[in-house]
Amino acid sequence: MSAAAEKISVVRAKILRRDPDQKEFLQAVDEVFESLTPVFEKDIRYLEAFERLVEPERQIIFRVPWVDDKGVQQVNRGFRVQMSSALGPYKGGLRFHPTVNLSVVKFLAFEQTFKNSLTTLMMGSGKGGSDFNPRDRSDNEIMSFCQSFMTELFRHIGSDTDVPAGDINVGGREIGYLFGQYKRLANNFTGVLTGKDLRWGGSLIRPEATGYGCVYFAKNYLAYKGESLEGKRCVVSGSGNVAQYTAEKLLQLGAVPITFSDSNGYILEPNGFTQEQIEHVMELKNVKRVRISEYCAFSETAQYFEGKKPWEVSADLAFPSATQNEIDEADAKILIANGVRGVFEGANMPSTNEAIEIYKSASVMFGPAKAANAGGVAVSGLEMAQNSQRLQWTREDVDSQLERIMKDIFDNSLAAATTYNLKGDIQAGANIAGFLKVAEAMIHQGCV
Ligand SMILES: NC(=O)C1=CN([C@@H]2O[C@H](COP(=O)(O)OP(=O)(O)OC[C@H]3O[C@@H](n4cnc5c(N)ncnc54)[C@H](O)[C@@H]3O)[C@@H](O)[C@H]2O)C=CC1
Ligand SMILES: O=C(O)CCC(=O)C(=O)O
Repeated sequence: MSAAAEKISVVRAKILRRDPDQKEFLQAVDEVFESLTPVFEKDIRYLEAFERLVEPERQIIFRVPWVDDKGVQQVNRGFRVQMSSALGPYKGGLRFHPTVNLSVVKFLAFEQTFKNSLTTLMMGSGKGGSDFNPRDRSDNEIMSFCQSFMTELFRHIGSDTDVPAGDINVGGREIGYLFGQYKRLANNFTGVLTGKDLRWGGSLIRPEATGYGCVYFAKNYLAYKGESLEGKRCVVSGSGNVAQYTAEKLLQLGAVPITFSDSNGYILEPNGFTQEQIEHVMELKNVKRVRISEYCAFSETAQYFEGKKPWEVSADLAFPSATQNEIDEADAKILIANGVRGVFEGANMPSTNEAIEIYKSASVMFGPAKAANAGGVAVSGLEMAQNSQRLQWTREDVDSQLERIMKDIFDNSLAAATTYNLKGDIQAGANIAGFLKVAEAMIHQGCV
């Protein structure tokens, strides 16, 4: 074994040993490590940068006490992992879900590092959240929880320090409550969060950006293969922010979105959702906040499959847009057997590493999350720019910048794959392109 190969294997073992219980984090690191090996072999300083990068700059864990509507005390755990500030202020969303723990927040913050770098904007990376479950909580309880969460978080964030945003179960309502409490504590009206309401500092297109961006990414990938979205039947999982706007943009570009899901099951519109039907899904999920099965009362053609995932439906393309590890090896085999030739990840790490291997062996077009879902944080970066200017750009301006950024991400990932002789492997290319920018900055900035 060469000296470089030996050092690479020592560093890999050290990382895997350090947090053996953090399975999601180790899964994410393992996936990236594999594709960065040729980069480490070229210059060992990149391996040293990576060894530092996997150790978050700061991890904050805090108590979130609050009182529910019955007057009963509740206590949750809050997290903010500030992963890397090599390229700018820490940036990344907040997730409120009972499955949130340090491993989940760390994997999301780690992924965010490469994604934010790929956007070409100057943003570091972070992620946060809580194990709070908002299901069946009143509006007043959500506000109390958000205020308590921000009462601790506010001392760690700032418009030039750390700028959180939304993620699962953190949308416009929660960002409003979090912002209100920040402003009250800091006595400062500043762009400390993104995903704000349009009337007080938000950006046009931010709600749409992750879903629209994922479809723009797919469009670029298909064009590279001499194909288009026209007429392609698409299975979409989830029914939240990312899923909704993925379906809307697919429809606008001539594709046929046919499913939505939640953790209880999926709905199928065999002829594809119309704009009116997508708007009904939005009403059910964003306003009424009910299960996706309720949709069937609205449509005579829809079918609901309890306890099932949409991967069993025959389709051309898949857009997993719910949560991590929602496609395992068996699901990946089913997808391919059902005709799927492209998988574009709207969610973060929705495919297990074994599923990715199956896509690769079947030569499926694969848009990895770090690249394909970067549109959300990219428009967050544009929201920060607008806040600094005290201006609001037009819908057309933001949308065309989003479209250009998604094309650049595809092109840069492909270029990195070509440089490293990886035969159009966009997954490895995205990891390499995202990493190199961060690693160069870390090398320039010294051992910090
Ligand atoms: N909101 C954003 O801008 C971005 C979100 N993402 C990722 O996209 C994914 C979805 O996030 P959002 O749409 O923002 O959240 P959301 O809270 O708006 O929607 C989440 C959806 O996923 C469904 N879901 C959750 N767990 C599930 C499970 N086990 N099986 C099936 N469905 C499940 C929920 O029912 C809900 O419909 C997450 O992985 C998130 O990290 C990635 C980039 C940016
Ligand atoms: O808009 C942001 O800052 C973060 C979005 C996010 O959490 C993600 O890209 O996973």
